[in-house]
Amino acid sequence: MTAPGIRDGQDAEDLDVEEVLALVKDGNRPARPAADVTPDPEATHGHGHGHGSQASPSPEARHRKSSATPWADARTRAARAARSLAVRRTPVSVTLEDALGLVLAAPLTALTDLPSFDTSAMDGWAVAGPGPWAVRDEGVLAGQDGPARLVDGEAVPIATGARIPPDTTAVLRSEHGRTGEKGRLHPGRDLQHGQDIRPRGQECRSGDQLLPAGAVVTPAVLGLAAAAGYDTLAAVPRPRVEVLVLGDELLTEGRPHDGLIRDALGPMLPPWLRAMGAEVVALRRLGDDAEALYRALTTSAADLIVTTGGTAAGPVDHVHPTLRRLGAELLVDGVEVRPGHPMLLARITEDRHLVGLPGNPLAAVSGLLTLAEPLLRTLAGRPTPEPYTLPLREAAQGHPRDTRLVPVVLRGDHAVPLHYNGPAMLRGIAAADALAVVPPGGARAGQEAELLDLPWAAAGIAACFT
Ligand SMILES: Nc1nc2c(c(=O)[nH]1)N[C@H]1C(S)=C(S)[C@@H](COP(=O)(O)OP(=O)(O)OC[C@H]3O[C@@H](n4cnc5c(N)ncnc54)[C@H](O)[C@@H]3O)O[C@H]1N2
Ligand code: MOO
Repeated sequence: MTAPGIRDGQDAEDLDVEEVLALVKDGNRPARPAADVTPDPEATHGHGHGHGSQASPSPEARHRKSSATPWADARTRAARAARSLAVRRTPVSVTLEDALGLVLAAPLTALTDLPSFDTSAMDGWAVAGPGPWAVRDEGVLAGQDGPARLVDGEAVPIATGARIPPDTTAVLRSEHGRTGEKGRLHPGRDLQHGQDIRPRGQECRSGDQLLPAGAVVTPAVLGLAAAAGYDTLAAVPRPRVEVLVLGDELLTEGRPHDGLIRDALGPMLPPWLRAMGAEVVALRRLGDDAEALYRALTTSAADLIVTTGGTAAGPVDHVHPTLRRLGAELLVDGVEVRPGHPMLLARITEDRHLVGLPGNPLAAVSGLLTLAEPLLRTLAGRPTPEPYTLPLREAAQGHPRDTRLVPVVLRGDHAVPLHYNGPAMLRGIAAADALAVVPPGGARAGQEAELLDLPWAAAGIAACFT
């Protein structure tokens, strides 16, 4: 726990967490006298690079705090921003292979009856009338066309999936028949009329709607579509996303050295965005170059540009000034969430948005799930997931005023908060199954918390990235 007043020289983000711990342990008392606790949470949080508790935020920072959006509203706003665009997107025709994970743009209507002919459900004999039966020599296999008509008292060996000969009354399973004198076939038990015959159209008739528009194409849907006669599907196209990684301090290989650090977001965001249904058209590292950022934003053809870093008010934080220069409309400018509160959402042109993720890696994850996910989900036509909660196995510290997103693992019917959940840390999220939504003030052990699933946790890594 860090006592107020001894914070000079400490990392601003860590102080944030420490302070929150102190507040929670002290029963959510304000950190300092009310006169000092302005409506601007940051004013008490030592944000910025190394300044103390008395430092006043820049005019820009102050402006952003007052406009910060509550966490749940920010998600709604991000989804709404894409809604009018989503209905105007032209469906694409894709092969079944390429359709996995997309959303059907039109109902899946059967192109055939299923089964498309009367089919044997078992290996055995197709029989006509009551037994015993005279057995034909040549059997019927799956894939063969037009078996000859049976007459009463006749049987023919038949395989599962083979066409039923006309006038067959039932199929006798191989384990239920025995061959008697003169090679005649006797039933081992009573046979119902129609037994073990799958009649044509049992599952659907040609023209029946099998799935509505808006259904997500899962592996099972691919199987159904193939069975129903489809080679291609009409689907909502993947939203196109361009990722712009900002920061001169970033290395793309080797170990950190001389004040330089590894870019953790370049490797992380594209596959995460793909798991959210996006097509990542480019990943570009632009350094801290305002002109390069301006050029990138004016020339991009993506539906969504995701930037990382540069969202705050430091000397090389170019995102806000560049958006102003472009005349972009800020739809969300700061969110009441930790980590990640400087995240933003802007409309650059009528059909192009930008999500600005803060540079701290867990703050970037928070922005990804808070703003990019609802926007991409809406553009991709995916359904809104049903919110769900689990009780927390241990208490989770909260921020006094903001929502917190805390990495958790799911154990039995509980969510267990993980350590190493500071804004600059990925150690917790890398081990997590989900993020718990911790309300302002924190959550007790046993309290239900809403969970945001990580796309790979339930489905397995291969299922969501291929
Ligand atoms: N005056 C203020 N200063 C800061 C505020 C504020 O509100 N007012 N907010 C703080 C918070 S909270 C965060 S989060 C950061 C957000 O900063 P930026 O989005 O401008 O990001 P940077 O300053 O560029 O980077 C922050 C931090 O993250 C590291 N980083 C950046 N990119 C990457 C990457 N691709 N991989 C790994 N690490 C990355 C960067 O080196 C910095 O350490 O601002 C606070 N300041
Ligand atoms: O500290 Mo910041 O909360 O990483 O967004």
